[in-house]
Amino acid sequence: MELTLEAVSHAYGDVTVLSDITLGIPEGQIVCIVGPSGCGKSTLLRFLGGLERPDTGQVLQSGPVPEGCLNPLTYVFQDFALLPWRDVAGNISLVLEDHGIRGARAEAIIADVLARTKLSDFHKALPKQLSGGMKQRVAIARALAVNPAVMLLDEPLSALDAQTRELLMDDLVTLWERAPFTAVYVTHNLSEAVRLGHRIVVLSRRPGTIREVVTIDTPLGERRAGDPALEAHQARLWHLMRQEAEAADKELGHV
Ligand SMILES: Nc1ncnc2c1ncn2[C@@H]1O[C@H](COP(=O)(O)OP(=O)(O)OP(=O)(O)O)[C@@H](O)[C@H]1O
Repeated sequence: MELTLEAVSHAYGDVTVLSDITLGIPEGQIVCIVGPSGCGKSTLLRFLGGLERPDTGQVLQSGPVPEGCLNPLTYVFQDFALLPWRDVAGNISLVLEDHGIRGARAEAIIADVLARTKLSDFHKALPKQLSGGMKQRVAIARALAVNPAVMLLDEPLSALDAQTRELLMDDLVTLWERAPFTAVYVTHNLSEAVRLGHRIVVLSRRPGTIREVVTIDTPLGERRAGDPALEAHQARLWHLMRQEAEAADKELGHV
C-alpha cells in the first residue's frame, strides 16, 4: 500500500503548523522526516495514521494491503507504550485479541515476531525486567504482529542510549532486508535518518513546508558508519536544518 499526502495544510487555532505538504510514501521504502522542533513532524504522522484530519488537503491510501494484514497502519512510539502488568507475549497478544485471534494462531504469530526481533527467550518477562532497547524491540514486535501495510515510527530510538540505538538500527535494517516494509520514520537524529531512510524529507521551521527531499541510493545493508557518501548526505541535511533553526531563532529575537 502507498500513502500520499496531497496539499496538506493545518492550523491549531491561530498557529499554522503545516503548509501545503505534498508527499508520496512508496511501498517498501522507509521515508524519514526530519525538521526543527515544533515544525509539525508528529502532526504529519497523525494525519498519515488517520488519527486526525488536516484542515485542507487529503491523505490517500492506494494499493492492496499485505496478506494477513490486521491493521493497515501501526504506530511505534518513543515511550514503548507497553502494559506493565502483561508479559512480553501478553503485550503482543493484546493486539491480536483485538482482532479475535487467540489460541494456536496467536501463538504462531507471537513466536514468529519474537524470533524476528530476537526476543524468543524473553516471552515471559515483564516490561520492568527489560532494558529500554528490549522494550522497544517488544513494541516493534507488537507492530509487526499485525502485519501492517505501513509502520509509523515517532522518534522510536530517541529514549535509548547511543549503543542501544546502533543495535536497534541494525535490527531494523535486518528486519527490512528480510521482508521490506513501508515506514514513515520521524526523527531528530540525522545519523538515524541517513542510516535508515531511502528518502529523507526535510521540513522547514513552523509552519512546516517541504524544504527538500534527499534520496539515498546505497542499499540499507551496505550503509556503514563513516561511509563518506552517507556523511556527505548527513552534512547536507545538517546544513539545511541549521539554516532553519537559525531562522527560527532570529524570528524569536524579533518578537
Ligand atoms: N493537539 C494540538 N493542539 C494544539 N497545538 C498542537 C497540537 N498538537 C501539536 N500542536 C502544536 O503544533 C506544533 C507542531 O507540533 P508537532 O508535535 O507536530 O511538532 P514536531 O515537529 O513533532 O515537534 P518535536 O520535534 O518537538 O517533537 C507545535 O507548536 C505544537 O505545540
